[in-house]
Formats: sequence, structure tokens, C-alpha cells
Amino acid sequence: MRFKQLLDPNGAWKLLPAAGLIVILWSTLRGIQNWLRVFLMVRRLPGPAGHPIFGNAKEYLSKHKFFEYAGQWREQFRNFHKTSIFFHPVIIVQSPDAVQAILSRKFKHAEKGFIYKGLQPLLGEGLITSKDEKWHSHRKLITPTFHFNILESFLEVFVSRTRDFMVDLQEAAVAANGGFIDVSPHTRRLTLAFICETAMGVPSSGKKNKQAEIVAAMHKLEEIGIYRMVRPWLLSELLFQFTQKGREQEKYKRILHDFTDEVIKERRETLSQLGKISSDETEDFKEKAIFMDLLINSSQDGKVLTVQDIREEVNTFMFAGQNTTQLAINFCLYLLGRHPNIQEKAFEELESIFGDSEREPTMEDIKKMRYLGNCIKDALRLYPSVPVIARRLTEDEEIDGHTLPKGVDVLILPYVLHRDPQQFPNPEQFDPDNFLPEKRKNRHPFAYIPFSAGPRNCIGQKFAIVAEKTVISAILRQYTVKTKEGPLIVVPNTVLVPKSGIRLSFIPRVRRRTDLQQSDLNIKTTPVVEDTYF
Ligand code: HEM
Repeated sequence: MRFKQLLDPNGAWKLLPAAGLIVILWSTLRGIQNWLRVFLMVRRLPGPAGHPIFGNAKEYLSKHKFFEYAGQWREQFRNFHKTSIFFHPVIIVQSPDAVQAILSRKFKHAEKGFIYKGLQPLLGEGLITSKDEKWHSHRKLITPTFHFNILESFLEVFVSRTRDFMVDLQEAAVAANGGFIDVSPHTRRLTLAFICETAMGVPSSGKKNKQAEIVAAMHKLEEIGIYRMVRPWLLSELLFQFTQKGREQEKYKRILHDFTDEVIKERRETLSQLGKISSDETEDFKEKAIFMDLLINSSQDGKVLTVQDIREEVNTFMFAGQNTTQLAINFCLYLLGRHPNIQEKAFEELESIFGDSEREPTMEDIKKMRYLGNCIKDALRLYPSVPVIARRLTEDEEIDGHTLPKGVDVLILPYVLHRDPQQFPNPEQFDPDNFLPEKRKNRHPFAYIPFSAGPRNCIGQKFAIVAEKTVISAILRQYTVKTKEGPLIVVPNTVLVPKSGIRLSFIPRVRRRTDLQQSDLNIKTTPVVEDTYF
């Protein structure tokens, strides 16, 4: 073909396949070059021996035993060590100092790494998965959603849904006649109601059933995501779409996206109508803050946030908030059931706040639940709902005189980190006093990170703690909780799952003293720090 012919617009298209091929070839070569650099540099790092082909895949796939292996690796290598899944190198950082180096800076290492890749179809580029400027601007925009005043309005939702939950629980407890029940379906429904209502508002009756379908679709997408995480060759969308699971993923994604888009459209219309009605009603509307409305209001008709942005953030909020809070409630109840003395102290604190009144909690009451707050904290230490945090290094990082290369995937394991005897002298013991000021004073700031730490910490942590205190205090005021299970076996997924569920019995309480004050109690508590629920 002559040069002149190529310049002819009718001939230029013939160059396209060749140009495409060059781009693919170039990016493949770049990919191989980067992988090779990471692979060769990681080879020099300390770490446990692995199979020549499978690497440490056996340990990663051993589910509940994985943490045991990781604990042994920490004993052997302390700060960090390499591992691999087939030929994919993964570094695990184990000491609080090393964790701080990875989590503490704003843009450095803010990329989330391979384990989130499988969740991309579910979350798109919401806060959890986005990076750089997009993450920064959205985080700034969304942070006020968790402001104190808005949390107060969320508390109304928590209280009224907990009221329904207690009726539900009472029926189940009566039916069990003092026996044990699996608490998970009850707390799942409850936290689902918390999240759907605070994210999207009270559903119209037609949408009520739909919300359960949406959460089922989210769980399916999460399951598919996990399936892909341990099969790195399925992480390419290009190949995955042709598989059976790829087609399922597309189906659930559609269900989820169509639903959220429709709710956004409806809320937009409601908001614009409300703009026209009397200011009193608008005030009332504002008081019942809904996450989606706050995003729509900040969107400036798509200039700041598009419909896709809003959908991704709402889906992220639902994904990040529901399972995590539910599990935290379950684990805390399990531990309280196993430790009657600690449960009794928590109950006495509640008696000192509420006396024999059956009134529902205010934000002031929630703040006063300091011992219960410490129970929740230690439960999150032993059973962090998010057991694995992943990052991909965006620059080389020096630790202990070794270079961790740019591009390598790094894992942080709160479940293992929180059981470090150097930081928690009796690490396996449930002990809310671990969070007394004198104990916290000498602890490394990155030794306890159930909500992660640094700029990409959990934006919903206060939401979660207020929700947990609302539910657990309601249960303890009415019941003594007993636990059936012995030591729990837990499996790391995207969240920490108890292998055989959690069975509890709820024994109605007989009312006792009504004149207790907090100062009468034999409880050492953390002093109230303004704007802190811990
Ligand atoms: C006990 C409950 C919860 C726990 C243990 C928890 C834990 C975490 C952790 C460990 C991270 C960091 C993940 C990472 O960097 O890879 C995170 C991030 C996040 N969480 Fe939570 N979370 C909880 C509840 C919630 C709730 C209720 C919401 C929303 C209502 C929420 C929203 C988020 C969001 C949006 C992020 C991403 C923040 C960012 O990257 O800027 N979480 N959470």
C-alpha cells in the first residue's frame, strides 16, 4: 500500500488492526516487564518456602487454617514476608510498624490490589475501589454524610428498626422455649433494614421485596468475586465474560444496576417536587437524612457526580455496611454469651443509664455506653469483620533494609495483627479492659485496626458503632444471652464468617435494682471524649 493511499481517509482504516496489535503487544510486554521486576525483587525477600508451581496456594486455600499459618509466619519473620499464589507474589505485613508504613499516607499505596478486582462488577469505582483524585474528591464529598447531626437522624432509623427486631426475636425465643437459635437471619434482616433505609429511604411497598432481591444479587456478585480472587486467571473481564460464571455475573449486575438507577430516578423526582413545597415539609425531609439524597444534592445535575457515580457509591455503602455490622453484632453477642461476668457488667451499665425505664436510647445514652463500647471494641479485635486488607504498592517501599517493589500486592491481616502478644499480652482472651486509657497509652497506634487506619480508614465506623450499641443494648436490657458454641472456627472471605453460624439463647431478664448510678458500678471506663463513641 502506498503512503498516499494511507493518508486517504478511505485507506487509513486498514491501518487500524495493525495499530491495535501494536498497542496490545506493547502493553503485554510492559505487563511482563513489570511482573518480572516484581517477581525477581520479591524472590530475594524473606518468607516461608512454597511449592515451586503452586507457591503457598495450599495455605491460602486452607480457609480457617490460613490464619494459623499466618500466625506462624509472623513468629518466624515478624515484620513482613513474601508468599505466592501460583506465580503471583503477595507480601504479608505483620508488625504494626510495617502496617503503618503501608496505610498511613494519603495517596501513597492507596491502590487496593488484586483481591478487590473481583468486586469491581459489584462496586464499580465507589469509595472502596476508586483511587487518586476520584477517591479524594468523593471522600471529601461523602464525609459530611457521617457528620454527627446526620448520625442522629440515622439513630432514629436504628431505634425504630430495632423495635421491630425485638418483636421478631421475642417470637423466635418463645418458639425455641429457652433453647438455642441461629441469630444470623434475624440480625441480617435488621442490618439490611438499617442500610437500605439510611441509604435509599423507606421503600415503597412495591420495592420492599425488591430490596431483599437486591441484597441477594449483591451476595451472589460477592461470591463470584471471591471465586475469581483465588483464580487469578479469571480476573480478566475479557475472558471471564465467556464463562458460565461470567454470564451469571452479568445477570446479577443488571438486576442491581437497574434497581439502583430506578431508585435514584424516583428520589430525584421526589427531591425536585419537595423543592417546590412548603419549607416545613422540606425541613422534615432534611431531618430524615438519606445517603442517596445527600449525593443527589451534591451532584449538581451530573456536573459533580453522575448517575453512575451515585449508583456506585450507594452500592458501596450497602456492600460495606451491611455484612460487616451484622457480623460485628453477632460476634459481640457470642462473646458476651460466653463471658457472663462481662455481660453482667455491661448490663449494670445499662441499668445505670436507663434505670427501670423502657425508654429508647438517645445519642446521649449511646455515648454513655462506654463499657459496652469497650466490649464491642474487643469483639472487633478478636473477630474483625474485615479480616484482610489489601493494597498494591504504588512506589517502592523500604522496610527493614529490604525493598518491597512497586506493583506488588500486600496483605494486612487484622485477625492476626490483633492477636500479637507484644501488643495484647493475653491475646486470645476477651477483655474489654484492653481499651482502658492506661492500656491504650502504650500500644502502637496501628496495633488495632478493625476499621483500617490512615486516610482510607472506614468512613462508616461511627455509623457501625452507634448501630451496634443500639441493637446490643436493646437485647441486654431484655435478655440474658447464652452461647452454645465453644471456640469459634472462622473462615476468611471478604468478611469473617463463623463456619457453623452462631447459636444463642435469650433468657428474659428479671428486673432488679433500679437505683444504680454509673459511679456505683465496679466498672473502669474510658472517659467520654467529645464526638467519640468508643
Ligand atoms: C463493624 C462494621 C465495619 C467494619 C469492621 C468496617 C471495616 C472497614 C475496613 C477495614 C475498611 C478498609 C478497607 C480497605 O481499605 O481495604 C473499610 C472501608 C470502608 N467502609 Fe467500613 N466497616 C464497617 C462498617 C461500615 C459501614 C456501616 C459503612 C457505611 C455505612 C462502611 C463504609 C465503608 C467505606 C465506604 C469504606 C471505604 C473508605 C475509603 O476507602 O475511603 N463501613 N471498612
